[in-house]
Amino acid sequence: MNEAWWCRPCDAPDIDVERIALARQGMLTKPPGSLGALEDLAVWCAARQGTDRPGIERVWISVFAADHGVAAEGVSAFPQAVTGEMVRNFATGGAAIAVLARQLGARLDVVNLGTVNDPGEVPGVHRATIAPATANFCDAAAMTPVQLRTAMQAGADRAALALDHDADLFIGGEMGIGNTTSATALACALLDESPDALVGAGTGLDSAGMARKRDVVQRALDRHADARDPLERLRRLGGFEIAALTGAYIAAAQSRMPVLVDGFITTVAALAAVRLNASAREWLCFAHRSNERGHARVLDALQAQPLLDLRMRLGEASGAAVAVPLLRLACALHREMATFEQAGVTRA
Ligand SMILES: O=C(O)c1ccc[n+]([C@@H]2O[C@H](COP(=O)([O-])O)[C@@H](O)[C@H]2O)c1
Ligand SMILES: Cc1cc2nc[nH]c2cc1C
Repeated sequence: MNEAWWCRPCDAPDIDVERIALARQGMLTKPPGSLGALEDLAVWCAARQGTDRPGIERVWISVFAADHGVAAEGVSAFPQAVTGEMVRNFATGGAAIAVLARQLGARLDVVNLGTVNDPGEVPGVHRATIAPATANFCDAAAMTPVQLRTAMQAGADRAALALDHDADLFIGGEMGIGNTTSATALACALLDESPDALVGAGTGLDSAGMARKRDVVQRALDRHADARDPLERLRRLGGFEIAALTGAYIAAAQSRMPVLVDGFITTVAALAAVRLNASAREWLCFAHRSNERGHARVLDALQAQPLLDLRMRLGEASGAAVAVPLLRLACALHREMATFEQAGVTRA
């Protein structure tokens, strides 16, 4: 399995540029460290872009949509038909991520990997149907080995397209009713955590729904306890969109494209990516801490300090989109602020 494309190591960021960017931060007209996380962000971008004049102009957002067999267990506050309906809403411009992408001047790429309520050919939607939905992982593996590979490759293909468009930043988003159950089960398996610790409300379950969801995740973990490696766990417990994100993150990192990770489901996909290829971690920046209960634990496992906590829990790349202006501002400050010497300001 070691020759699989996703195992190919990613380059390290440029440590010489990182050193130069760090030194520049110390020369700009401000007390050292006073711009806090914005300083780290600028240095992070510089080291990945290989230049001390970093900038995030072209932003690429791929939203991957897919349905989940486990939705049949009654684990979402919303009906499964919403996944396909939202695919259309992404393309026609009414979804939150469509508004945010317009505001940012970002490219929004919508990928339908398989929805039970199939909107068919919709202008602006890339159709990459694998199946109408995954299998219910309480009874079977969510994906066949071929479906898993196809989904990971679909994600990698979108990262390649982003690179072809000279994207400075890759953002992945997801849409899939039931996918917090899938992401939670996968996170429990990868982190050896109990459902009690990670199960959250998703789209807004009440306490009875949460109890049912905990039971579903426990049954899935028991059913797939023999799956030990991350790829097999992703196949058994993941979803088409989660696997696509995993593939997209690794492929973006392999092509030296910085990645901004969104919320709970995308962070679990990032965890799977890092378990498959640890060198991808250096290319991932985490946008926000979602209100979904398990997110903080998964971020901790990745030693990730997210930029924002706005109590968002929407998904569809919205949290990452909201953080883009911070990256842009951090880079502009780094490029354009005067040094003490240039401005004739006395140092400490
Ligand atoms: O990104 C998050 O942190 C997040 C947290 C909770 C829910 N969501 C979104 O809600 C959907 C999944 O919720 P659920 O309850 O159907 O499992 C899916 O379309 C996600 O994009 C997203
Ligand atoms: C309406 C709706 C929009 C979403 N966007 C991402 N997940 C979602 C879930 C629902 C239910």
